[in-house]
Amino acid sequence: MNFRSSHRCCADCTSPFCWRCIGGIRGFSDYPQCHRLAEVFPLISKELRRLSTTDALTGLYNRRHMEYVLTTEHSRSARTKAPFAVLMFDIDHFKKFNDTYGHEQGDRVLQAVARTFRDSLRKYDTPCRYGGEEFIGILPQTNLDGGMAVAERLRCEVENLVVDGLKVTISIGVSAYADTGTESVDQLIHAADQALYRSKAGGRNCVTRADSIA
Ligand SMILES: Nc1nc2c(ncn2[C@@H]2O[C@H](COP(=O)(O)OP(=O)(O)OP(=O)(O)O)[C@@H](O)[C@H]2O)c(=O)[nH]1
Repeated sequence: MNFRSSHRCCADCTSPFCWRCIGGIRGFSDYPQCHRLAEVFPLISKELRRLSTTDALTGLYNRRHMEYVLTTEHSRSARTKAPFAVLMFDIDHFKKFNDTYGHEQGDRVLQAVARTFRDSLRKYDTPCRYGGEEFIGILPQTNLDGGMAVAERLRCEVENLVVDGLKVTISIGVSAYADTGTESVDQLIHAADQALYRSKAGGRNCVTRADSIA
């Protein structure tokens, strides 16, 4: 364990794991020179966890974390029989924001919608970016009616959103464990996706519940 044992960054340093030895890491450059790695390690560990679970553009949870939470909630609900809801939404005609105003404007729209999404959920819900302009919310202890209420509130909030003078709307599909045909995680996602598709086909800027689809 004698890591660069000859190194001493200052007279007080006795640690073989001196912070100065490892040369610094971006974002931690202000950290005092003579702190032991053990003190910095929790900060690095926390930052690595944040980076591996969040989407860089929106700050929402990423798809990997979404899959972890879905599996966890599914196991919990299978055991306790408590419901949980999944809402999936997609920004309407998003391509036009990119094509008409540029990709950076498209990114700003994504960020604004993501902020509204995160702020509209409870602390123990999980807002995720599923990919592109598709998002998923995982709502523990929530049945289909509860999920519909959250989705409708979110739809209204986004409808009232103005991003750099531009109006935005979203289409949403909602499913819940364990309504008929939604016993597995894949079925839950598929049901929410089908409901979202129905919202698109029905004219957009609306919410569809999975159990309304024949
Ligand atoms: N700016 C930006 N655009 C993205 C990102 N990810 C995906 N897109 C764009 O999102 C657009 C998705 O467009 P479509 O799938 O055709 O759907 P839409 O225009 O939203 O139309 P509907 O969903 O049918 O209402 C494509 O132009 C992608 O290039 C991103 O991170 N940033």
